Amino acid sequence: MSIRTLDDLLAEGVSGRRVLVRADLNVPLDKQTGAITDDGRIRAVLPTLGALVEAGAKVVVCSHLGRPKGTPDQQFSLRPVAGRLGELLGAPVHFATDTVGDSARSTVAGLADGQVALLENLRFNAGETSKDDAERGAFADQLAAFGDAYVDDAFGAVHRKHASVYDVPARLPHVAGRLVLREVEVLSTLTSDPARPYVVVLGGSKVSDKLAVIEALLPTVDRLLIGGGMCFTFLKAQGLEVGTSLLEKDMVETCGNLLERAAGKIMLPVDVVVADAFAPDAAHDTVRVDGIPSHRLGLDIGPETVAGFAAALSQAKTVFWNGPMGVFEMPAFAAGTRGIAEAITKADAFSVVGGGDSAAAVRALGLDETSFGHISTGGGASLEYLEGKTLPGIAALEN
Ligand SMILES: Nc1ncnc2c1ncn2[C@@H]1O[C@H](COP(=O)(O)OP(=O)(O)O)[C@@H](O)[C@H]1O
Ligand SMILES: O=C(OP(=O)(O)O)[C@H](O)COP(=O)(O)O
Repeated sequence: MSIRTLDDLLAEGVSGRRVLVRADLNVPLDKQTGAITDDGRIRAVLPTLGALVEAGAKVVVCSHLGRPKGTPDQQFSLRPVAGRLGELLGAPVHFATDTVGDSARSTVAGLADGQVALLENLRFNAGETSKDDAERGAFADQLAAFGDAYVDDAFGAVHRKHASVYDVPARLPHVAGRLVLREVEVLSTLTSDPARPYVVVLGGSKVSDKLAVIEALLPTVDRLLIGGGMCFTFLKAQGLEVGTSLLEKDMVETCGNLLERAAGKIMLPVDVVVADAFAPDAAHDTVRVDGIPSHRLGLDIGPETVAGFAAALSQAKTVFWNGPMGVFEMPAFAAGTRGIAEAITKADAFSVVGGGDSAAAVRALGLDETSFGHISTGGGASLEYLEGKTLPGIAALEN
């Protein structure tokens, strides 16, 4: 693999050059206030941005936030991120109120050496995520016009074949940023020869994305512990009633097949916390998984499940964890995630936590980040990397 790096670009000299940086600034926002609840992903790109600023580049940062549908939707605006990024860099960040329109053009044109601009959410434009090569390419042309060189530091998005990740590097001299390099370096140790037992813990809410990777991971792992919103499709496949819990109906059969083939490796919850509604103050109880009432939904794994998962984790020598075990943002449903996180830190294992929300959970629960081997900024991206898939963003850097 031959990927040019930020250091190669810096060695060429970037003073006065416009450098387009694809970052993953998809940070969690408070649903009520819109405030950033965890700035880990912003901090993670500071080494790359700081080096470019120091070298006198005109730095043009672009990112997605959330999943808007190809048109502007202010709840997904990157404006608050520009403010926080400016605070962390110690210099104002010039915010463009569109991505490739008049505001972006004038903001980029007005940058002085060593200044930073942030473009509005890439996904306000249908071209960013389009499956049509020409539509994506046309958007990539507009983005590429803002840079003389391109840096990919969006590890959390390298698994997406999106214009800013896949098509822009084909149009500009391109390098990998510091974050992308570090993530690949650590994750490659898990694919080469992980110390065993190798235990993978999966949860979270992006069920359909993650179910697809389980199949590929199964042959390489010794144990797969499944909680979070993910577990209900498996419980359903076992013929259990899951009430109004998160359920991927189309995948029930697939989950059933996975359970048949890998019953010995997969551990599912034995008890869950069910609530009347998806709300912090909803009435809730712990029930056995064969006793989920039809009108209630599971929002966390129960204490007996935590104990069982913790026992499996105590044996592990390598752990990869992606996806919270419950809706940890609400204190009533945070115990499962906390219990599993603590069990991972207690294990005598090399542990990697992957995913924006999983990393945010570690910080929100006040756990010591340094007691994990590595906290990755990408959930889906790290899973697909571990799966051995060619990641579009990495492939684009190799070309
Ligand atoms: N049982 C559940 N039902 C609904 N949502 C859940 C459940 N368990 C966890 N979640 C939610 O999953 C989200 C994180 O999912 P995901 O994006 O897949 O993780 P990551 O970003 O770490 O890859 C969190 O916001 C959490 O509230
Ligand atoms: O949050 C992200 O991924 P993750 O939840 O798998 O860590 C990335 O920003 C990618 O976002 P996407 O899954 O909407 O493409």
